[in-house]
Amino acid sequence: MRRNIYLDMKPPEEALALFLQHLSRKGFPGSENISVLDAVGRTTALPVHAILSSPHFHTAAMDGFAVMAESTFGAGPDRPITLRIGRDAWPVNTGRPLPTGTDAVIMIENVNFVDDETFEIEQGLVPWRHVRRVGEDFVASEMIIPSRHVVTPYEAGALIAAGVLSIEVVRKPKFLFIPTGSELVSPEVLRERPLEPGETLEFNTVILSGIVAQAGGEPVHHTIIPDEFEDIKDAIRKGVESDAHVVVVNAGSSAGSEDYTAAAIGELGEVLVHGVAMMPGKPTILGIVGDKPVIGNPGYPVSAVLSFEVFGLPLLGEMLGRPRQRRPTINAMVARKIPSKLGQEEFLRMKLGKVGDRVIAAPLPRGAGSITTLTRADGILRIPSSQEGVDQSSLVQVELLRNIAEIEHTLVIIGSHDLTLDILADELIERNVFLSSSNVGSLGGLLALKNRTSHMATSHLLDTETGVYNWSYIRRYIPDIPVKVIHGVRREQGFIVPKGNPKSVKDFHDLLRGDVTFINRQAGAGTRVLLDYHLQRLGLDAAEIKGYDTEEYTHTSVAVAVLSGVADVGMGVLAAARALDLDFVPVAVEQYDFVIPMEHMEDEKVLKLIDVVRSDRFKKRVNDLGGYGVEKTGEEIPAP
Ligand SMILES: Nc1nc2c(c(=O)[nH]1)N[C@H]1C(S)=C(S)[C@@H](COP(=O)(O)OP(=O)(O)OC[C@H]3O[C@@H](n4cnc5c(N)ncnc54)[C@H](O)[C@@H]3O)O[C@H]1N2
Ligand code: MOO
Repeated sequence: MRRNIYLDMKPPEEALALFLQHLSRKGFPGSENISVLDAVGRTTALPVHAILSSPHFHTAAMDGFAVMAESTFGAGPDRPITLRIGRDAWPVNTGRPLPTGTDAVIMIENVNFVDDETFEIEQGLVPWRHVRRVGEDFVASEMIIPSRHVVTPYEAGALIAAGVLSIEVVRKPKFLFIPTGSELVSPEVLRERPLEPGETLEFNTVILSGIVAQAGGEPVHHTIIPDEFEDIKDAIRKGVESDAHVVVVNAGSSAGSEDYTAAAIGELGEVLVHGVAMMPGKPTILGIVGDKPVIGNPGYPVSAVLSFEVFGLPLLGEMLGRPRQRRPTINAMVARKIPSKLGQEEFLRMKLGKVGDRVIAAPLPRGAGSITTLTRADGILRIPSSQEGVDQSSLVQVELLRNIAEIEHTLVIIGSHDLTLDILADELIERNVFLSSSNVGSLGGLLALKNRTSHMATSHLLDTETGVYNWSYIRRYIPDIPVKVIHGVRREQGFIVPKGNPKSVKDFHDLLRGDVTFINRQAGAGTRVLLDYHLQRLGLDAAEIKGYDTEEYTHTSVAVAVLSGVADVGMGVLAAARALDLDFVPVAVEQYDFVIPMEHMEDEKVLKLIDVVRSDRFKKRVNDLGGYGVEKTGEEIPAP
């Protein structure tokens, strides 16, 4: 009955403008008086003026002797002037008041003692030399910080220096977060028992609360509300009646049979917007109940975050009276073509890295349910709704989520995926290098070298005629790029099967059985080459394998497909099987290497990587994963 179908998708900017227009100042937070000691990060409600001048007395700026400048006039190297302590000069230390009647300080280094009571100087002083005069920094009544300004640690210090002990700030806007969803359970449950199938840990609230706290608001958590219309409506009503300034209902925003948020807001007040032309974040709801704004966030974590950043943060800024915050941007070149839907602004999470003198941006997966697309992202690329994507190598502006220095210290690996890359990343951090790895398969890695979008490729491409890894592909696909090949690891490839191997898959022949569904790797993946090699060697026809055309991009996603029952078997490394507690039938040992263009061989980040790969600690950690051989790890493999 209450199922909502939203058709009217407004552009995000228009939706936000409409929302802000409808806000009532009556629902805004007032101000409060707080100690300057607690003021960092708070927003001033009024301008703050100095009560004292600084300094508030004439102060010696150097250690030495206070004098009347006049008494030093005319001194020179061949015309020294003699001064007597206690009559013409008085000892002072930096920060101490100048004795009455003096107006300059001679630095102790510049006096030549004649005896205990007299000294000579060879240089005259102008009045106020080495003196910090009253009010030099600021004078009483001067404005130290304006209103609507976020107090920095520097300013808190300046305020104290100005004799200001407390200031009037805007009260923190209180955001009440109401998580809804019958499938959700509080993380605390994990302390008591394991999760049941169908239960989802509630974690959007912790993210949104953190964002609000960082931006100067006060988050409040509501307990989880099941998908019951009356319960949700009741929680919103109570929230609006509470001292919260904003109510945020998380999830239930879309078109599902239990998505009640919009209807509940509509019955209590007015829904201004339901559906915005952005992705993720499309089903966002913006409404007003009484004097209070109510936001209905989409449930998917990434959608919830991006929607909140586009609508919740500007609202918070408006309540604090702050100008709109924008993230710094960086110009980058996109590593590959990115399609995007016309009519929707798309927010892509990007990996960034500096290769040579260009910043390269590669998109992370788009799934709005995968929170790691945000944790791994270095930046966000917004593709405007008027654009059908961006072409490979085009220049774009990326909003930064990390600082530029970190991005400049990022080593970019594009190629084949292996779990040892995680160990590599962990070891590199200690050497102040961040690792960005994109999994596009071995061949994709070589092509990235050709496009100069990475520092190195990871590859395990077997030449089925010679048994030699990588070199024949390097010669064929990147003949013009001189490279070195550094051996990574030997690893066991095998069949990843469910626990107990219910279909008893033992060898390649079993893949052709009618009761077996396979999950493949993408064309160009080394694992796929290995599979094809063995099929060909045994005279088996790939067309007879059910699922041969279903592709995944990493060992882990192959393992996930097996775990979830999508497939009975896939090919991958032992570590991927182990990670998900699946069984493994070894079928081959292969070689996984780093292909590094000569032009990057002197790059400090590359040298550090080689250093890690050759270290005993790295080899031990890899060995502990199981299924790997590290006898020749780190050795250079010359071209045959
Ligand atoms: N038929 C259609 N279905 C969907 C559409 C659509 O247009 N037509 N839109 C999709 C889009 S886009 C999004 S985004 C989601 C939004 O759905 P809801 O806001 O209704 O959210 P739920 O379905 O309740 O949850 C989605 C997903 O997120 C998980 N979730 C929810 N809250 C939390 C939380 N607090 N912490 C962690 N995870 C949470 C929830 O368990 C679901 O897995 O709708 C699509 N569907
Ligand atoms: O808006 Mo949904 O967020 O596109 O995934």
